[in-house]
Amino acid sequence: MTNLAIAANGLRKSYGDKVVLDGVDLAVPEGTVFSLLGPNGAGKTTAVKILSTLIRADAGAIRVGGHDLAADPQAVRAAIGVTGQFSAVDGLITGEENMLLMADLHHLPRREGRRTAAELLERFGLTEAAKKPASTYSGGMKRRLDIAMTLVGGPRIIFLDEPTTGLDPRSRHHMWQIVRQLVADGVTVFLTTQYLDEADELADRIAVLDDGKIAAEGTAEELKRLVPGGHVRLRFTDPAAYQGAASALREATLLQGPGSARAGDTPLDESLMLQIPSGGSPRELRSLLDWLDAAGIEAEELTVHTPDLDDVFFALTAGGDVPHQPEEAVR
Ligand SMILES: Nc1ncnc2c1ncn2[C@@H]1O[C@H](COP(=O)(O)OP(=O)(O)OP(=O)(O)O)[C@@H](O)[C@H]1O
Repeated sequence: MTNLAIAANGLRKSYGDKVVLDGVDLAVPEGTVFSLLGPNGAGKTTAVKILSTLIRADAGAIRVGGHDLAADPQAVRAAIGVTGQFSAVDGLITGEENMLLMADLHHLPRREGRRTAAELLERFGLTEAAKKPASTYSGGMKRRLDIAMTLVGGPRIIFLDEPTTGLDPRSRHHMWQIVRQLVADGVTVFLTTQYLDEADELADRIAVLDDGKIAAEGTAEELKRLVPGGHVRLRFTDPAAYQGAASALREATLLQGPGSARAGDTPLDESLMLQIPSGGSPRELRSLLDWLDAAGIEAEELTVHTPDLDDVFFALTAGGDVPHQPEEAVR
């Protein structure tokens, strides 16, 4: 059996009456990327704060880096690094000074501290900017400096709380490379993100947190298999054509059995879109097009949609009902 870098059982946390984590179990094997996904306010940051000893859970057994978090938080702290929404970067001093400060905090001898700082600044493309105040850094540079500072202590487990929120596409990809490199070096990464493509791209396993509980957990592929197959979207510009198509599809649904045709969720309705389940193969598309033709349905645009993590996310988290749209929703 692989060793677990993080193991949590029955994690609970409430703020007053509000239950934020309601019995969460997590198991993160060493040397892997685990992504915790959830809508805003789902409790991702709370989970990170608990696992990284910043706040206490109300209940639950937690082991991080092989140490019992309640019994030995110091040992956990020594094994982990945390970066994210609560950045440690001090803007008033230079990138290099920030790094040296971390080296001091970790009690590295002066010479070793300088060497480690220089190596990490180089590795994160910050050598040129090293002597400039961190306040002059771009968002991407600040995040890189933040991670570099976290690595000074040589943590085996890193918590990255929404590491790419607000970054431009190039900086996001740079951050992804950094995460891959960390894992290649044997580090375990616990990543929270709002971006499903990020979890899809990086994570070995993904857990979807909703309403205080893990709604689903697995590889990206496993999660995608949880939601119904792909669909074809038809977009209309003429409301009358849209209505006609919707009722024809509803009739066909009745003929074909429940759930075989459905409209999209409310925003799709507003944008005059209809969704029809389809695997997207040429054969299926051809027969769909023939059927639309025979029914006299003229859509403005047809797009083929294969299930992705967005579908999983909307299906599993509160308010998301795309895959389970009742037939009556076809208007
Ligand atoms: N110190 C606190 N006191 C009271 N409520 C809190 C506190 N910290 C967080 N909460 C509440 O707990 C819930 C979960 O917050 P948390 O920050 O963990 O969510 P999140 O999933 O990280 O969300 P986001 O993606 O928006 O950062 C929210 O409803 C939040 O308002």
